Amino acid sequence: MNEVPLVEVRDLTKDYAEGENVARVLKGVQLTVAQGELVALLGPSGSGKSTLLNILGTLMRPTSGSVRVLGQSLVGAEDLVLTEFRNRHIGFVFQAHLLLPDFTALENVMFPAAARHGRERHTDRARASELLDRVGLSDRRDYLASQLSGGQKQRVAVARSLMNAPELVLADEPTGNLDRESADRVMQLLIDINSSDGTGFLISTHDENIAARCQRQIYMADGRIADDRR
Ligand SMILES: Nc1ncnc2c1ncn2[C@@H]1O[C@H](COP(=O)(O)OP(=O)(O)OP(=O)(O)O)[C@@H](O)[C@H]1O
Repeated sequence: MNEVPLVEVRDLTKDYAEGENVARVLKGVQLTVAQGELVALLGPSGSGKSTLLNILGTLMRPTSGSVRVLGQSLVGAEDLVLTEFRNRHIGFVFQAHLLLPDFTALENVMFPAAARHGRERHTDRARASELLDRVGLSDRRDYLASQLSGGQKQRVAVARSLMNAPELVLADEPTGNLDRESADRVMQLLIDINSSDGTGFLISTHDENIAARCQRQIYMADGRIADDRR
């Protein structure tokens, strides 16, 4: 079977302006991820993990190289095309959950669907409810996000990332702010979703325990991929 890769990155570089100088933080990244893979992204602070995730998430443009997600080139595409592509195919979980504090858990989960379609559809509530059930938070559906614990907020963020049934979820240190027990629970959730739905995950982490539970571990160092283990 010749399935289009989930992620295909060639010769990727990224420069940031630093005053009058330019700092190259990605120095030629090569990476292929198949659909449905569960991948951990490791490496020291500043090695470029977040930059790579932001580029894959169409939140930032590369300086040079080619980047494709599900065959769609992220280089040179117009902003509107990228926004639509992102809303449809990519989910995000950040270290800081970024929930809207004055909206309920359910409303937060529904948000990506409204962003994608420009309005609420009659099926959205049922889908968001089902996702909250999956992350074990049915009983917190109508709580404001500000009334949830850190671990609960991150589980809501996981449910939200799945709202539009993306093929790829990018998770930037999703367990970074959680205690061991909550971190393990969130990670188990990602593993379960990966195996039941075939959603592909790229998870940046400093936590070797979390990384060991992924199928594949990619190590970044100084803007390059230094090791790739399965
Ligand atoms: N917007 C920016 N402008 C300038 N430099 C930046 C910007 N964002 C990141 N950098 C620099 O790029 C380098 C890589 O940062 P990045 O956040 O990708 O690393 P990381 O591996 O995710 O680190 P951490 O594990 O600490 O999150 C760092 O040296 C950082 O200071």
